[in-house]
Amino acid sequence: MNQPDLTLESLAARVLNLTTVLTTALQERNSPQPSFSQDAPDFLSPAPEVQGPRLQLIETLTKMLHLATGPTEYLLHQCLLPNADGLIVDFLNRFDIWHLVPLNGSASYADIATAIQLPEVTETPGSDRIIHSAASAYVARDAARSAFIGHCMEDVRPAAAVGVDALQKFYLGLKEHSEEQEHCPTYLASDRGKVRGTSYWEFAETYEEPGKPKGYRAERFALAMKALSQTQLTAQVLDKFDWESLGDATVVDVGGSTGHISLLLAKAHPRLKMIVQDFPEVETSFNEAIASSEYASRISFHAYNFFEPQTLTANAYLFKSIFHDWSDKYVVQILRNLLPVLKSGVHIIIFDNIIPPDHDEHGKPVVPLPTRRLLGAVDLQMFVNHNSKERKASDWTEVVKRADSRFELMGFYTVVGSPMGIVDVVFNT
Ligand SMILES: C[S@@+](CC[C@H](N)C(=O)[O-])C[C@H]1O[C@@H](n2cnc3c(N)ncnc32)[C@H](O)[C@@H]1O
Repeated sequence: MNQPDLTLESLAARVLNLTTVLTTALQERNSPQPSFSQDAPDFLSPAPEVQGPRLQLIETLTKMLHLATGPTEYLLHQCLLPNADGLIVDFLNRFDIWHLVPLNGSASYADIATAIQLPEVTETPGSDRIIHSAASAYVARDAARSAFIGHCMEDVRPAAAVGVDALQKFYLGLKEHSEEQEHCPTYLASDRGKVRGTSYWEFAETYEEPGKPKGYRAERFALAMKALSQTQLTAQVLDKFDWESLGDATVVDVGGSTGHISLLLAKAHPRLKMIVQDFPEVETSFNEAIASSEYASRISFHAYNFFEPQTLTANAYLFKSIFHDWSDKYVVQILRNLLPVLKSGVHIIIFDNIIPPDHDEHGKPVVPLPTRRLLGAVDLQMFVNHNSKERKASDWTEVVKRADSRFELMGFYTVVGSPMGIVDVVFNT
């Protein structure tokens, strides 16, 4: 589509304007301005007055970069840079370079080469000493962030590399999208020369490698989920549901991993009792994360496979980032497994990505480009790992109703700056 208003000059003017709006909004909240220094804020304020212009600024800068790059170089960059970027991030993370450079200090290339037992690269650009930037210091400060990188680089990247192979092998000639889990690229991916041939969950639990404990990938994944929930305005989205309206209530956090979402809820709502359900293997990590917390008496663990009928009665069942891992036919099974314990009025709270409509009725984009790109990437990651997808509001309605007509959709709640939202469903007999 020809867009004559998108010139370098008009975009630059918009960048200037948005920068002023953003920095003023931060000043008004006494929030620090973003910087490259290692003590820069990890996140900017969640206020919509900050997040709105921030996302528009990223969108405008992306378009400017695109224009300045030009079509020939753009395609060249698209082919070369993602491979190089992935390789570099994987290297930094696997060799834990984050901790070989001291915070508030520096390290030489020679120091690092000695520590990781690799030959030193002789041609180093600029200074031979390395210091942390805001981004690397952010990883060095919290193991969960490095776990998220490890999951993306070591679990997902080998599968993404055979994504088109999976399309050719499993999809050629099909008229409709397959709902089968075993048609995802993960089944074709290889690690250390061995083809996985199994679901992501089984692979993560059973994968073995010299020098690493069995199941380390599953433990790392749980930690990665914690890192993810530190972004995406998780607490703000969680707040969109009126938890106090449940009164003295029991909430089952189905597939709740090590309990980090239950912890947030227990902290914010003293009348809630949380029960985290997940695979039995997760219990040890759950205990490590929750047992020493002052809220431990209100958060317990219950080993449960959500492909079996639910046995716990509760006032609400929370599914946080569960259903986007499963295609519709499995979501229907998981929801139907609640039926034996559901009474009228019980809430099923789905906390997941909600893909917004791309355009309004006038064809104007309604969602900032960075959010659309992120959702597109997560959607592809779900295909790669599980042959599942991210869902629009209409997809959520369809799959919930397909499970049982007594499930009533009460509302969709989102916040500016997060791709996630809450789908509130009530069981009505
Ligand atoms: C994407 S993670 C989400 C974890 C957590 N709710 C969060 O938002 O951080 C999916 C979780 O579902 C769990 N899970 C996968 N299959 C399961 C099953 N059949 N029964 C119970 N839990 C399962 C995994 O162990 C994992 O903790």
